[in-house]
Amino acid sequence: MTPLLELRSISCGYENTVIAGQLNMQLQAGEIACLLGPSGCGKTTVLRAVAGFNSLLSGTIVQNGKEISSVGFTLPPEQRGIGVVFQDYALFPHLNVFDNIAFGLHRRSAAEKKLSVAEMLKLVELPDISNRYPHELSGGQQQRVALARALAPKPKLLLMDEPFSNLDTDLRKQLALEVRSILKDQGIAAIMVTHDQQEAFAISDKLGILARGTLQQWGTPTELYYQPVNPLVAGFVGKGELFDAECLSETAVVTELGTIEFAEPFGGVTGKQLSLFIRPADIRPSTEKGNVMATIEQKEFLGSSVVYQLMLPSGRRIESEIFEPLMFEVGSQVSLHVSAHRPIAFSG
Ligand SMILES: Nc1ncnc2c1ncn2[C@@H]1O[C@H](COP(=O)(O)OP(=O)(O)OP(=O)(O)O)[C@@H](O)[C@H]1O
Repeated sequence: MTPLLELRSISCGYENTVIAGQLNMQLQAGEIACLLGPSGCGKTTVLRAVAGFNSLLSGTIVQNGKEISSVGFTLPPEQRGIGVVFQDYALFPHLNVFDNIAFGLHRRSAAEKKLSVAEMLKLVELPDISNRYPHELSGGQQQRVALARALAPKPKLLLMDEPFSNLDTDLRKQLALEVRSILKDQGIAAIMVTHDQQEAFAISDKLGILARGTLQQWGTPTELYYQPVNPLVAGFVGKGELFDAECLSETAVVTELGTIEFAEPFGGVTGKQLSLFIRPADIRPSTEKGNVMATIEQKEFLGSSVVYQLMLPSGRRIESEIFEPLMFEVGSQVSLHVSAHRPIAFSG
């Protein structure tokens, strides 16, 4: 199937300075993707290149099999049929909600505009506000109107740059899920830039980690979480720490946390050194006998889980998170058990 959007080894940046290089990815029709990465890594720059606001330094961008950007050629944004909800694309303050949403519908008749604006306001669940001005709306309502404005021309692809960044956590989450269901209902593909890993997991079919000047990995959220290609990706999609390990067999390693037996071979070769990425939820403190002891230094009750700060005999501090009301007191000695399904191992 021809992808809706393809980035083929693109590099983008400003005045010949590459900010993000050698990016490759494909987005199918109707798929929702998130770009996640540290501040300043170039997420907005990549999105602007896809929208057609910035030109490419190398590579090509292909939309439905047709080249829309290459070195020396940038199809203008208005000819791409791509919707954008960018931070610097705020609502026009002097236009009311109706005119803001109708803005991108210039070639339509007055009757068509009226119908379309009403449909969009119903979609974003704000049916009665078409005469209001942006300053008369809450932050969440403004975000919804911005979304309605971008969706009104019925794009096949929507680009969103931190669309919920000025909302509080609860509203962000709610709006992110609502946007996902609107996009899925309408069959619209999207790429959203976010800082928030949970938001990215909640909304996306595909996830890309942009860091250190390139796209480190592009895949489903579960692929990135369980099969990260490197420790950088592993650490970006959830907490965890690297431990030096030596393979004892095809299914066992020894680490500072003791011997860990895996249910299935994981590609290890006896005697080989590797790094194992272990997440806090896979480390379980216990009063049962175990091969490594640790001291509980701190505990944090989070409601659905408890996070313990543990000190190992070497003096290294690690975290354990358990999802049951199993309470240990600060200062107590516990044994550690590492759950052994899905090892995340890196060689070298
Ligand atoms: N118009 C510009 N001219 C020159 N450099 C720019 C321009 N816009 C952004 N940059 C630089 O490009 C780099 C990437 O910026 P960009 O906004 O793409 O990052 P980002 O990942 O979206 O960051 P954030 O998460 O903080 O929004 C930064 O170092 C920034 O200073």
